Amino acid sequence: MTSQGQTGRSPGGALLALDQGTTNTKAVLVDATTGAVTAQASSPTSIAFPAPGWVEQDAEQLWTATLTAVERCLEQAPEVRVLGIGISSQRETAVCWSRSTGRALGPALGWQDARTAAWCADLAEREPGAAATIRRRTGLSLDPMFSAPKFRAAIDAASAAGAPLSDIAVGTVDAWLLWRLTGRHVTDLGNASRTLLLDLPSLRWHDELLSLFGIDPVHLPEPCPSDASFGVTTECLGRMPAGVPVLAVLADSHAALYHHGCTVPGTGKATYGTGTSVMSPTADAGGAPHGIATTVAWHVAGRPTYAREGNIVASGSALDWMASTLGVPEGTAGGAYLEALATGVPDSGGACFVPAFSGLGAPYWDRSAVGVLSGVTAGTTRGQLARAALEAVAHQVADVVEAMESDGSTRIGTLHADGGATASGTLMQIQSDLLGRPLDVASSPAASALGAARLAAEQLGVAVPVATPGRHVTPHPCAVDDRRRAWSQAIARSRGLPVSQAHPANSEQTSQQTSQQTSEQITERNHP
Ligand SMILES: O=P(O)(O)OC[C@H](O)CO
Repeated sequence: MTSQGQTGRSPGGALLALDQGTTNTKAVLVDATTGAVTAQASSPTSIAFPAPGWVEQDAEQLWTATLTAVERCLEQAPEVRVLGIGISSQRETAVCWSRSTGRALGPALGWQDARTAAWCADLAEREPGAAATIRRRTGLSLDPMFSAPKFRAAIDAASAAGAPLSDIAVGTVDAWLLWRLTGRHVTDLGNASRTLLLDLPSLRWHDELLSLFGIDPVHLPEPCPSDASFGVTTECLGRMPAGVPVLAVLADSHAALYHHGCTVPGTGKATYGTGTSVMSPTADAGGAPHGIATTVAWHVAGRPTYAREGNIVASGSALDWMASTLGVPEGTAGGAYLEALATGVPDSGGACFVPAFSGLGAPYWDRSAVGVLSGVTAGTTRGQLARAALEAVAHQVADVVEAMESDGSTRIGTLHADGGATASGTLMQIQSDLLGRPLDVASSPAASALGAARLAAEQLGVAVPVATPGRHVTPHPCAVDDRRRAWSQAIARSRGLPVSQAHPANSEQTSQQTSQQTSEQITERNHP
């Protein structure tokens, strides 16, 4: 949404967009007549790593941070009338709560949480066809990142702690917020498609999937279109009276796609956050190339839009790691420090950094991969290492885009970019060079919230123009083959493979080879 204004009916008042993310909740107020952002605020959320591979958030805090962000936002516009709410939220994270008390039962299991890796491995072992069935029905891989194994673990834990089964509700973060806002146990189809339980063609929880994960559907929310009537707020929330309708719900990455106006095949975006999500709408619900997921982007005006997606596990976190390892001076932001170092050198001097902190996500899906810093010599400088970190992010995105387009059925013309790391002009230029295509970089850091606001506005008859990009980046003519080759070799080292098997196209073969190894490598085996 931009300051350009809207077309169509002008209802007056404002839309409140919420973006509940991993590190904070944002609240953005958008004028329903002009389409302009009139106020915004955020409130941080904490994250805990209580054991290796475990990532937890306090579900109650996800809610209170949302209330705080709303209050901070509305106090900037005390007279405003909120006409409706749009929600975008972090995906896959599993929340478990009591229907009778409305309180969380245990911590939220974060999307990065991999505690169920062994459980997933065991499922693949016990049911040899399970991974293929899951991939065929859901478009996803059997991986602990997704919600179903976390739901299973949360229900077991709540039940073991004494909660009656009939009282236990689970859902992704959108469902949790909707429960607290409206008292309804519902979820949007985009979020539902990240659980491993939604059958993509029928858009319903599927018995075969429920039975694989041992989940009784009685615990689950009802999947709804993204523009459904999600209910109205049941209580006064600070300055906001009760009775405000929730008009739109989208998963965060999907909301950013909507904000960019990427609604048809051939368009696409990358959201550079802790990890990076590359998404592009696709004409059908199946057939994505190896290592790439198919997901419901949204269900609007009575029909679903599907998208291909590749999730990169470490991008912003890789930049943070490199910045703190190089020693960020006090008072300087890590990103700005890396940028200043990297702009001082023309290239990485042969250094390659593969940030496989907890394995590699798309398109490799190899949880056994390890972090690698290669090509380092006695002459390697801080600037070159900073550059290698930025290149690592751009190479991973290029790997995903290449995999997404590998069957020849789609080609993204201009890649839209949003998220914190887009502040790096060096990264954006490297990205454009490696892909050999232009980038449109979002002007707002709140692309997901604005996507939810846009869909909510449309429910009021307000057609909001697509966001105007802040920057257009065009590729420099340069030789990228050597850089891509060096990166592929570093990936092979990270995966413990001969460098000849470095390219993602070889993943199928390598997954079979590595599948005979340790149980930690089971997630690789699970990606058909
Ligand atoms: O909270 P974010 O912005 O890091 O997004 C998390 C993603 O939705 C996980 O799939």
